[in-house]
Amino acid sequence: MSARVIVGAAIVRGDALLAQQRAYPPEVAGRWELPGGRVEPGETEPEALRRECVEELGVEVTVGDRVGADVPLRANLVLKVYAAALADPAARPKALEHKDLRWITGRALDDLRWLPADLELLPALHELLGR
Ligand SMILES: Nc1nc2c([nH]c(=O)n2[C@H]2C[C@H](O)[C@@H](COP(=O)(O)OP(=O)(O)OP(=O)(O)O)O2)c(=O)[nH]1
Repeated sequence: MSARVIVGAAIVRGDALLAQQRAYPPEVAGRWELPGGRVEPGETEPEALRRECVEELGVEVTVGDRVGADVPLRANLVLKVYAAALADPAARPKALEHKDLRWITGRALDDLRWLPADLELLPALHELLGR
């Protein structure tokens, strides 16, 4: 059986990346991640990302190219990240399901307490931000 997919959105505006802080479950509350979630049956990966960004942030996004390699999460589960942008650059994402949201620039990316899988993506995220 092929692995179930979690998609993550690397939403960039100017020189900043949008990160969000998990509120639950307790084991990972306080850790930072990219917006996203499970791809549901019948959905494409970009469709899942657009749906998750509406659910989690209340904004529409346009989905671009893949960022970094697939990151295995656990048996039969893999994280795939895509570059994304706010469809309306003036829109203000809201933390509808998370504790906090932050636009992060440059080296500050390295200072967040990311989920372990996301740490593997930091080089690719820096490259996406152009530094
Ligand atoms: N969204 C997201 N999930 C991530 C990232 N890194 C990472 O390890 N994960 C893991 C955490 C969770 O085990 C899983 C995604 O869970 P989720 O709770 O966001 O997904 P979902 O909204 O579809 O949740 P569910 O109700 O179906 O469980 O992927 C990331 O950057 N973004």
